[in-house]
Amino acid sequence: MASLSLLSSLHHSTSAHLILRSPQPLKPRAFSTSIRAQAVPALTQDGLKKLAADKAVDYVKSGMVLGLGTGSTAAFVVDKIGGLLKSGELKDIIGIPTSKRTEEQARSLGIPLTTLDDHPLLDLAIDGADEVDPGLNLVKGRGGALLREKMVEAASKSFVVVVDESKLVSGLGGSKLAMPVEVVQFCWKYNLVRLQDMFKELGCEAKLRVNADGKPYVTDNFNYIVDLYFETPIKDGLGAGKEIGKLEGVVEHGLFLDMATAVIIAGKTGVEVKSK
Ligand SMILES: O=C(CO)[C@H](O)[C@H](O)COP(=O)(O)O
Repeated sequence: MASLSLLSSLHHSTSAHLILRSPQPLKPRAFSTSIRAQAVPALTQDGLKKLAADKAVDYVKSGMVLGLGTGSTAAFVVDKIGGLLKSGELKDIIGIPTSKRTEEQARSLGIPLTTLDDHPLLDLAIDGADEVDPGLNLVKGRGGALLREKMVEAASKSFVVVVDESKLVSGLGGSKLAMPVEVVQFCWKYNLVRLQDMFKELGCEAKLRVNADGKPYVTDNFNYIVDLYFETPIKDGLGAGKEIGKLEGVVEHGLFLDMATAVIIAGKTGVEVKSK
């Protein structure tokens, strides 16, 4: 298991981010009691998510500008931050939510909020993920918030990902669950077909995301989502991301490559912090 002290010497390696996000040491404010890798007694999946979330909040310090993720794991993070603000253990936190859902949750907890317009550089973003590969590359966006998540997380000096062990894959797309692509509503079918064709060698099936009533799911940015399902995992994530990004009408994709500073994984044998 990687030691938490590893995080104190973390540096981003992505040159694209260096202009905005200068390397920052990431040191914990506190350690939760269960941070060491002792066995976790029969926790539910939600219990594991909360465990990872609590560990990530150890890295939040008073005065930080914080990216607030979206999804069931990130919701535990937001809850915890709200509680620490209320108790006075944390002060002067200001958050940038990655979705309307998270914005509502943060407001309900009294977490002060701002925007990327007013705070273009964040200290730390914490979010969940749908898949994590051995290189700490991610698939995100099954919760539909990929565009705002990518904008906020790319603008953060550190990005900590919180997952339970079910999210680990040997290659992106390997869970056989959705890899989302946000597309404009205009001629969405045209882009769905182009995306499916692009990955036909990987046995890709593309589907428009729909709500329970069968109507298209609409993102916070008023776009649609085409979900890609792969028979075979993506070998060249960078190449895939570049090719998807070239399609006119594609707004963003759920491949978050070389963005995570650290991934906190809660599993039956304990909590592990992985960093590059
Ligand atoms: O990317 C996301 C939302 O767009 C979520 O972080 C991702 O879907 C994981 O969600 P959960 O913690 O509920 O499993």
